[in-house]
Amino acid sequence: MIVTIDGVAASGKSSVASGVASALSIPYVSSGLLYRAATLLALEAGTSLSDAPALLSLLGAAPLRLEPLAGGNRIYLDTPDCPRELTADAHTSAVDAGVSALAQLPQLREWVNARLRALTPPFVAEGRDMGTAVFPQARAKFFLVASPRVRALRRVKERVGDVEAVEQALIARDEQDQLQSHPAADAQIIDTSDLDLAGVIAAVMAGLQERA
Ligand SMILES: Nc1ncnc2c1ncn2[C@@H]1O[C@H](COP(=O)(O)OP(=O)(O)OP(=O)(O)O)[C@@H](O)[C@H]1O
Ligand SMILES: Nc1ccn([C@@H]2O[C@H](COP(=O)(O)O)[C@@H](O)[C@H]2O)c(=O)n1
Repeated sequence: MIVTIDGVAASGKSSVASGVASALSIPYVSSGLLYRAATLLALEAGTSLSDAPALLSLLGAAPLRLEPLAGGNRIYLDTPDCPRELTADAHTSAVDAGVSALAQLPQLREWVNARLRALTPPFVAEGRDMGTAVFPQARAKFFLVASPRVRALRRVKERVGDVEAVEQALIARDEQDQLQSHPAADAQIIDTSDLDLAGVIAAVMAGLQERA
């Protein structure tokens, strides 16, 4: 079984996917973390975020390992002499600012999608295009939306920042991501603006029951 939870930036995908995965006692997979890790490594190496061959060469030499833990995905660079966890460094404003450029490259999308499709179900997969491009066969599909202001207010609770600036950055990232951020025709769209986290998880669980 595969459940997909897609949505716009900071709509609650990871938190909801984690809660749903825990309720189902299955892992969840954060596709965004793979894009973020690739972006982080590129930024650190000084590799252009629009140079697909250079990026694939960099990633080909990087022993990345994604741990799809229900409590929160973590990603590691298993360099023999210097293993390193990348999760926290992948969630910075610098990576936020660059990731969409890398994610626009078809070769990088295929690099991510191949890793996702190699996973063995059951799992919850969260991102932008899990229910459309990556797992169209998924048993249940959800797409989260929320107003930019609500998303910005949530984001500044976890990462210090100016709400106005964060809101504008989220709107900009939505714009850059729009090509891959459309709900599948059979996805249930959930506006999380006026729901707390438990309420969104309950709505997804109810949606799963309806599809049982
Ligand atoms: N319905 C909700 N009510 C209140 N807070 C929420 C809700 N959903 C998520 N949050 C909180 O908002 C913040 C962003 O959520 P989360 O990281 O899950 O979003 P995301 O869509 O995965 O973000 P990104 O696209 O940047 O990866 C987190 O602190 C999370 O706990
Ligand atoms: N399926 C996906 C997932 C992510 N992206 C790109 O990665 C960025 C970070 O994703 P988060 O879910 O961690 O915010 C996102 O802004 C997209 O640029 C994607 O293209 N497809």
